[in-house]
Amino acid sequence: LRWPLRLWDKFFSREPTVSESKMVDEVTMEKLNSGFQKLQKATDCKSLLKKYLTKDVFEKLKNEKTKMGATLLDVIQSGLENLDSGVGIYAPDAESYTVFSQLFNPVIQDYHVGFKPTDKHPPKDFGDVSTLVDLDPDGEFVVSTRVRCGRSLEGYPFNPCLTEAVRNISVSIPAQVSLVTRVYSRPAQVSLVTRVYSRLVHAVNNIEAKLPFSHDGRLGFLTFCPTNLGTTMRASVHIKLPKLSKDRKTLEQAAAKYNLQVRGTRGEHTESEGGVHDISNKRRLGLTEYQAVREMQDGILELIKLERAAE
Ligand SMILES: Nc1ncnc2c1ncn2[C@@H]1O[C@H](COP(=O)(O)OP(=O)(O)OP(=O)(O)O)[C@@H](O)[C@H]1O
Repeated sequence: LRWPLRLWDKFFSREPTVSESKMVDEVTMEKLNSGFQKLQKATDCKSLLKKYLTKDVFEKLKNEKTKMGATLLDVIQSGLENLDSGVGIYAPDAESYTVFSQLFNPVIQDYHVGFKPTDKHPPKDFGDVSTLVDLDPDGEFVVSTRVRCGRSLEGYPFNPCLTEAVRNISVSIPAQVSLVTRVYSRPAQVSLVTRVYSRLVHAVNNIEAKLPFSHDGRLGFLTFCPTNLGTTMRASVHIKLPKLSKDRKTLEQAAAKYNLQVRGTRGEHTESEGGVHDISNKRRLGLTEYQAVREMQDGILELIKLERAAE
């Protein structure tokens, strides 16, 4: 874990605003007020932060603070700096999902396709991995498959409020467990999806037996990013669909029917290279791990059918 924590530290961490006081200090309040005005003026900003941080919600939350000292500024500062963000909010700690729920809940409901504040994430269930099928037995479309999920250490702040103490945590993980599943370039005898997913299941079960992770009765596994809650699982293929992807909008619309999300070859906010797109399940919350990977599998099978039928 040291290496990813250092990377996060390099790019995203800052001096923590944690203070002993339960009051939000004046400097933070000034930054909050000016940040909110900036957001109001940014008429071309399309983030979920902009959509759901109404004046009413802002007024209700601007004085709130979690036990670890996180404020609304910690939640929204990334979205204020990066007005082109799709989401624009991050949780500085587990309690933020409750303390700032008036902002997080509508963002979560919007992103995870209707997961309401009264809904509860189901218990973890990886299902029967052997029931997954080969998406593309002849290797015409799928270039590679990846399944990833995220976990946060219980009891520590999340990325926006990482401190020196957290950075210095070192954990020992058994050598046979890799934190990120390897990508297989072509299917072997068993389904491609099955092999990659099985490795993830094995890794997660091993790591969870060694370390306590942040988990919530309603939201499942917690990470700092509200798009990665519940299963936190993103199962993706790198795929070439030349006819469907003649224009990206058409591909996105076709994918959205199956709750799939389209990204460029190098991930979020990138373009396709050589006609390769990254297509994955969009929902990660409100369904089991098995259902999430099936959502990707079944949707991709439909897209391949559409590609074959296209002129
Ligand atoms: N099916 C795949 N095969 C090979 N590489 C992949 C596949 N899917 C994603 N990747 C690679 O994984 C990297 C990370 O992707 P990206 O940053 O979009 O999302 P992520 O790590 O899943 O996290 P998040 O969704 O939180 O942004 C990129 O370099 C991308 O090319």
